[in-house]
Amino acid sequence: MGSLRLSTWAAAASAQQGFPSAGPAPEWSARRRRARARPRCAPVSASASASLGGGRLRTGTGHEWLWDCRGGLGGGGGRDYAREMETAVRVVQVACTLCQRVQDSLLRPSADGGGRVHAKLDRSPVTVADWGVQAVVSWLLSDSFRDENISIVAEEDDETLSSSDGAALLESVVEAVNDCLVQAPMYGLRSPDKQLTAHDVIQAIRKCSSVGGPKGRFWVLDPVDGTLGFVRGDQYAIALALIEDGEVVLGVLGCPNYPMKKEWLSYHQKYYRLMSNVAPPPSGSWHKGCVMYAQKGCGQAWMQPLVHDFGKLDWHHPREIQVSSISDPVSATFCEPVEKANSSHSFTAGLAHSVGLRKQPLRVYSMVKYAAIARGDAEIFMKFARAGYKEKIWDHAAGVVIIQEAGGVVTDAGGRPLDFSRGVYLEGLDRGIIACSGKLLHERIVDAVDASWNSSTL
Ligand SMILES: Nc1ncnc2c1ncn2[C@@H]1O[C@H](COP(=O)(O)OS(=O)(=O)O)[C@@H](OP(=O)(O)O)[C@H]1O
Ligand SMILES: [Mg+2]
Repeated sequence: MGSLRLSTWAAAASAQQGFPSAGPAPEWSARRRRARARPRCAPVSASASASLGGGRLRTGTGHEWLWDCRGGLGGGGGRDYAREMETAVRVVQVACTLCQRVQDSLLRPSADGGGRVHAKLDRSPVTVADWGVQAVVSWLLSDSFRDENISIVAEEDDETLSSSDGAALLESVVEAVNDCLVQAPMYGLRSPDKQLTAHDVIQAIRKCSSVGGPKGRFWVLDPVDGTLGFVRGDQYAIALALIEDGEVVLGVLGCPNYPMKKEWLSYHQKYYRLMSNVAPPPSGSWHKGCVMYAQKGCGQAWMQPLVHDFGKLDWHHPREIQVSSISDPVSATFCEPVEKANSSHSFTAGLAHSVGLRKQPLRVYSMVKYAAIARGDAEIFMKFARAGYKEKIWDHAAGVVIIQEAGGVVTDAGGRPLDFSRGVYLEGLDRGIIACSGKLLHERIVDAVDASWNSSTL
């Protein structure tokens, strides 16, 4: 089967560039009607928020929290995560700006590329954006939750930066972090009183060294998920989740190159190709990207546009997202990683054939695959890594809760929920990961895996 790749640079134009208006498409209207029938969770207006919860004023740090989910069940336990959710969305929005700048500079041959691309111990790429986002998220979360001793799980590596060879690189990271944090107030967050020093940045990165586990509360961060996509100017995601006692209670996915509407992707791609021949995209000036978020047990998931430059966070008009209603394999689309090394394309092609999937796979970098399922742009996501590879929690936590709350199903290939309670790895994962828009498709894929596993080379 051939592959269809999501946009290289889903670079967008604004409404002035002749985009369709952002008003709800018919399918959105239908979804909104369904959502109104079960109003359990919603961003609320600032004025309404004051009278919620039996007179409970939504005040955090002298701030009215606009996010409200009182109906949370399960791991959410009906707890109020307004403060955490709203902070996490704002933090991810800020982090996206850093990534966009670094990606722009990586793609511009004339720029210094922010120190360009380096190699992690496993030889996968890492850039200023990975360290920069870790420092920014760590600083902003620590500042926003000063009353708690927060823990963050991320692939922390400050060795390269701290080494004698890393001085220039560290300088680029510090500059990127300070340039980014100075904008935090635009997103309703505090910025540091004075610029962070190299030492402060290293300390912030080192804070991301929690190892998770079954008890307590920790944040899980993938600063730049889909690094290959990122360095290639393609899709990537910034993923932040909160885990409590082993359960993912909220997840936020920033997808800077994934536009609010699927149809915009091809338009963006053409537009970008055309424009990039004429002039490189000025940083942050193109309307593109979205942020998705959900709280466990709310039964709803949301999306808002990525804010650029002097735009404003729009808490009052987020869009509810829902998984696709397609259950016929003939019309269903499946997503998988771009790289064969990360997931066996031949095994999934066999599964697709046996289940009756007819469409070309959508090969997309990063957790944008989770975003695509949650939002109904595709129906199935499958990942079957080579034997011995252990999936890490930061590559899945945020995406899983968003798909589940948007109405989808995510399990391992044995049909069991992913276990986020056993440290940085998804220990005990059975063969691979299967995320679907509905139970029917999910059961079919799980059965097909059972039927073909023994004859596979995995
Ligand atoms: N060998 C192997 N097998 C499976 N998975 C691996 C492997 N190596 C790395 N990783 C992890 O996969 C993350 C990237 O997944 P993607 O779905 O984005 O893959 S792809 O780039 O589209 O091929 C990638 O996340 P990032 O490092 O954040 O990009 C890794 O955590
Ligand atoms: Mg990752």
